[in-house]
Amino acid sequence: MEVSDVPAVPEWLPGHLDADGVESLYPPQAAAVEAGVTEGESLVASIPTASGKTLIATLAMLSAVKRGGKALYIVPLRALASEKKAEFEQFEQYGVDVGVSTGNYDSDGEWLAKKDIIVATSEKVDSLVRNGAPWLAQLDCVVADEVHLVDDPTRGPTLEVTLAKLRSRNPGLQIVALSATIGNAGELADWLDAELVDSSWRPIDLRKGVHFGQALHFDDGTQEQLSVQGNEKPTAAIVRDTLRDTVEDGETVEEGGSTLVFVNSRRNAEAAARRLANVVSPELDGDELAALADVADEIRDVSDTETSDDLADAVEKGAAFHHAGLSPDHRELVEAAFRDRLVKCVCATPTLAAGVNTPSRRVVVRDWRRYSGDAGGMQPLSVLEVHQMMGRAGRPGMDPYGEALLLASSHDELDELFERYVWADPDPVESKLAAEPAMRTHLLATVASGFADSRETLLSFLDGTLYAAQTDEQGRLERVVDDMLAYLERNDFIERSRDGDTERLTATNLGHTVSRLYLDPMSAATIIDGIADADDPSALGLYHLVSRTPDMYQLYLRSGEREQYTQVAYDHETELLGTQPSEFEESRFEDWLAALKTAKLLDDWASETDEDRITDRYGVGPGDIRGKVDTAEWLLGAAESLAGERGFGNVQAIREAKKRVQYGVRQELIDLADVRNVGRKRARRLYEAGIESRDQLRNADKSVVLAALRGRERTAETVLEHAGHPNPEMTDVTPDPDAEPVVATDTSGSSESAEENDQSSLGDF
Ligand SMILES: Nc1ncnc2c1ncn2[C@@H]1O[C@H](COP(=O)(O)OP(=O)(O)OP(=O)(O)O)[C@@H](O)[C@H]1O
Repeated sequence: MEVSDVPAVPEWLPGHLDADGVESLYPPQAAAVEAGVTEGESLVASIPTASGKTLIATLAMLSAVKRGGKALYIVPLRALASEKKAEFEQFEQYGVDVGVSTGNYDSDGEWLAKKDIIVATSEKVDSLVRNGAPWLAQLDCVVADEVHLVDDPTRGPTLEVTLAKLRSRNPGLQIVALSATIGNAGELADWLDAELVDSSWRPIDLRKGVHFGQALHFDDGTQEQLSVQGNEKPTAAIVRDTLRDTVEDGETVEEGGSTLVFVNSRRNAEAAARRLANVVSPELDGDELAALADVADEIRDVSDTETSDDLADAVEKGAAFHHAGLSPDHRELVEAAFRDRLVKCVCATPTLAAGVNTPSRRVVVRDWRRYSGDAGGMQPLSVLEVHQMMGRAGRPGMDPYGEALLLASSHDELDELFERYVWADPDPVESKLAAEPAMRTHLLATVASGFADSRETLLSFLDGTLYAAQTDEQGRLERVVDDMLAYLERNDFIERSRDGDTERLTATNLGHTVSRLYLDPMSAATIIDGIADADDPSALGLYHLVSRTPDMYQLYLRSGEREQYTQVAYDHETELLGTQPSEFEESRFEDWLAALKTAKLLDDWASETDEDRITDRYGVGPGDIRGKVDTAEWLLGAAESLAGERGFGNVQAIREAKKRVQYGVRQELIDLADVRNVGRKRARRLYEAGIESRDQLRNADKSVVLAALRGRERTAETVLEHAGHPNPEMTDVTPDPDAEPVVATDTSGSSESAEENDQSSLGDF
């Protein structure tokens, strides 16, 4: 189908797409148009990675905008929100206004009411629903990207409930759900009353196979010898082979073929990148090495940590690692250098497979098992995950086809990998809504935001979820709902009253606050229990308390650390809040100590300890510190609201602990660091120059400020202006690119499930 034949889209769109190299639609895109996606029909598109799902969404959203409507694009990762916004901003020249919603969970994002297309994570949309954002009622089209993630135990229920709420509020709403190839796309389409496009078409062929011995065994029955023979490890041999020019059907494949290697832990990603850098570097020419040296310099500039240096060292030689412990700037630099074909090999944890656009000539899935504490030991990855990784192979327009390989070390394993992954049908996705943490959170939110006011209306709301569509066992849902309602009532989040024959459910003030703050009710109960009798809590005590909640992803204790943190617990016994589990309750005590380790990390950060010392001490990456800090800031802000709500006298102490973690400063610097554009390092310099508070800054001599800020004229003016200085001689207040970042409180970008293993493919959501 030609782009100009697509009905109901803006007149300017065919010309725009044509100029962008899109003349005709890919077959699944054409099928989506035929199914009515540009005419308001709901659609589930279950198609492989990189086969043009975004254009399907774009066609739907722009046709809604043409009809005078408003569209919402729900992304699974915060990093993707900015990527998608940047992508849709190309339409602003035609008057389409695009906004991205991140930031605080307790606002209704009023300014978004004016936007035509809004991009947000599912957590953010859920919080907007809870905060009663009025503009949600004006939505015409909602796109759910990576909808197969409803299957994810931690985040899936939020996406599922959010879609159900948006649909229940706005019955005519068009839902466009984009999914990887899954086993039960029809079931999703039934749930959403949507048309279905279920296709395995790809713009570039994908050969899947297994490496064994010196040969690649492919799914079409063929075998290929690697050009490099010898004693090299399989991954090294494949990377070297990919780098060499090859001739396919008489046509030379573009030089510098790239390889994406998926491994199961951060440490493995770093170690593999180090080793493979030595394979790649001899193949590079002078220009490439010079360009890579520039990228390495940029990486070193991002932060002063060992991770930053290690990454730069690998990048200098043409390889890189990529995992959720990297800071967003590191990740962007690696992804860009890989797309520009400067970096030839990236060793990644599965986070990179989740939607980031990094095609590569070959993909190697080196590890197909991953450590899982819960399930006990090494567990195989799901078919969906492995297929998502494999789908990254093949750069359209550059390679004749992509190749994706697993590695076998024996004949038996060769057969097993073919059975388990290469030939395997995609998995079906299953709702995880019946899990307790999800239920208690979403039930409270559903009652608090007025979607249901009785047990019956709650059950009937839940009837619109995928869980209800998938389960035959109505009794189980009712049981979980009853248990959770009892929990919510016991903790004073909801109350029951009689209205004639009907029992009414209402959220208490506390329940409303908890729902608006976007807290798991259990986190709120833990926090209230901890702060209720704490007249003057210490920062460490508060960091430990919030680290114990289910909303904080804790660090794990490593061997030997149990003794170490038991000692820390004794040393700080009087500061720790709430009830301490007995040392004989093995796993509860271990969790409690792990929370103490997390609290110590936060306390170090809030005592101005250098980032690289923290990464060293706790075995984490700079991205983890940022993640923990963001989450702690959010939870302490919530604790502050809860203390206010309950009339406790410790609001000020909580606020100070929050500010200290927010800026990473000692008590005495809070006031200064709080001035916009100051932050951690500058506050320290100002303090050392004798300016100790915002007041003093307001009246300070500009020359002293300038000297403390190392002569940075523009920064000084901005800082003075924000401190309320009567005469800052403002000339330009554009934010200083050198400024330390202000921590945002949208934690959807911050959660990290494991220290050593990126346990879910989400990593950074
Ligand atoms: N009809 C088309 N003609 C030419 N190029 C296209 C067409 N549709 C999409 N593309 C290009 O194909 C590439 C992959 O598309 P896109 O990123 O939309 O895939 P996707 O299915 O969303 O991938 P993912 O699985 O990563 O979400 C993009 O560079 C896009 O510009």
